[in-house]
Amino acid sequence: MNYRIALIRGDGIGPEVVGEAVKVLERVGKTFGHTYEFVDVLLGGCATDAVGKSYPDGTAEKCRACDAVLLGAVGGPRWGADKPAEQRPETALLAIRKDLGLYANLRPATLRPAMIDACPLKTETAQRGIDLMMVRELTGGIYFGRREKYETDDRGVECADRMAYSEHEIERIGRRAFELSRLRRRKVTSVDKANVLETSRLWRSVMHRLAQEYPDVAYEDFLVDNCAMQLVRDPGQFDVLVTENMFGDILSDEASMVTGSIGLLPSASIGDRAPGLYEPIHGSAPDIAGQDKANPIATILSAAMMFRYSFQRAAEADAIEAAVDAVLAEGWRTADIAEPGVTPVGTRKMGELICQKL
Ligand SMILES: NC(=O)c1ccc[n+]([C@@H]2O[C@H](COP(=O)([O-])OP(=O)(O)OC[C@H]3O[C@@H](n4cnc5c(N)ncnc54)[C@H](O)[C@@H]3O)[C@@H](O)[C@H]2O)c1
Ligand SMILES: CC(C)[C@H](C(=O)O)[C@@H](O)C(=O)O
Ligand SMILES: [Mg+2]
Repeated sequence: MNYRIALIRGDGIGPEVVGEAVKVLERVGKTFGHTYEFVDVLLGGCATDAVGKSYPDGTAEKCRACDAVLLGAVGGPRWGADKPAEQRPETALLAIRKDLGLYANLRPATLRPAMIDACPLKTETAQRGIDLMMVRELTGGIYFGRREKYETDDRGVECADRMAYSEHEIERIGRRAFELSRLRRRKVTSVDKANVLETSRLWRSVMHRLAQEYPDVAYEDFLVDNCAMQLVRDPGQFDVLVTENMFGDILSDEASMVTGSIGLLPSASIGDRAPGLYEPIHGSAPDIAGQDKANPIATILSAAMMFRYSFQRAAEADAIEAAVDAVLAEGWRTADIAEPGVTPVGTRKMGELICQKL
């Protein structure tokens, strides 16, 4: 096949990790007989620098003309909160997700066999294994609600961020979670704050209705604070976790660390039509950018998810995942996952090692 892939390299370590994922894609192409047309798309702080806007006109159209999008990361201190919204990289990330209709963000947190020692949890908890899929709602909630900033008579400046969810938005992400669980261990945990938030009470009632339609799937509700605790106490209990946008953002970073490092976790953002967008869950890591220190595995595994979810090519996805596991099993580590006494390899070397296994 020939695949047209939009590359949003972005800021900070984004270009470094995307570079390694592209090498892996090329290698998989040779092995499995695929070719690619890569289309570079400017988005994020680099776009602000180049054209004055983090989300240049025509960005969504360029992506829609491709089969899938691979994104590194955007953001950095140079384009911080003091900048106008249209220059902030994060504004662009939210806009591309919304414009492409990518309401379902799949964030698998898997403790890879070679990484059991890197798990910061108790040995017996790590040995039980961690293999969960966070299904995060991505185009609604507080991320997209009205923002207000105003002066009050008695309390000075006040700000408000509105959080809203419709039944429709909840139902479509809920269905994704239940359907996905049928390909896994048939258990869905819905995470909310129904003891406080109206949006969560609606969330819970829609999930309960859906649960009736999937009697073969075990269903439970967790409050988000309890879930955060359970992810550290016993993450092995979870199969599919489904939650709203901001809870999913926070819980997925937590889940990444219990599996070893944020540098390991990929994600797929999908909607009802192509293209899907694939990106590591980490950010642009300004503290290590440009130093060949970033772990490229999260982005490489995101390319594997691209094969699985956008191209329906499980063999290629399995091959990439197996190559990552083989390199880790040989003891190769980037700095974020190196135990004391282990000399880490750089971003490029890790990419090369993974290519050699393909
Ligand atoms: N999807 C995205 O583009 C995305 C996601 C998260 C944060 N961000 C942005 O990134 C910028 C930095 O955010 P932050 O520092 O809070 O989060 P971050 O994820 O960039 O970094 C957090 C910590 O994890 C480390 N880290 C992250 N990725 C790594 C990797 N691949 N290998 C090794 N170490 C890694 C960093 O060095 C840092 O110490 C902000 O502007 C933020 O808005 C973007
Ligand atoms: C950069 C930011 C807008 C983004 C989010 O909160 O969705 C990031 O943290 C993520 O997890 O993809
Ligand atoms: Mg995040």
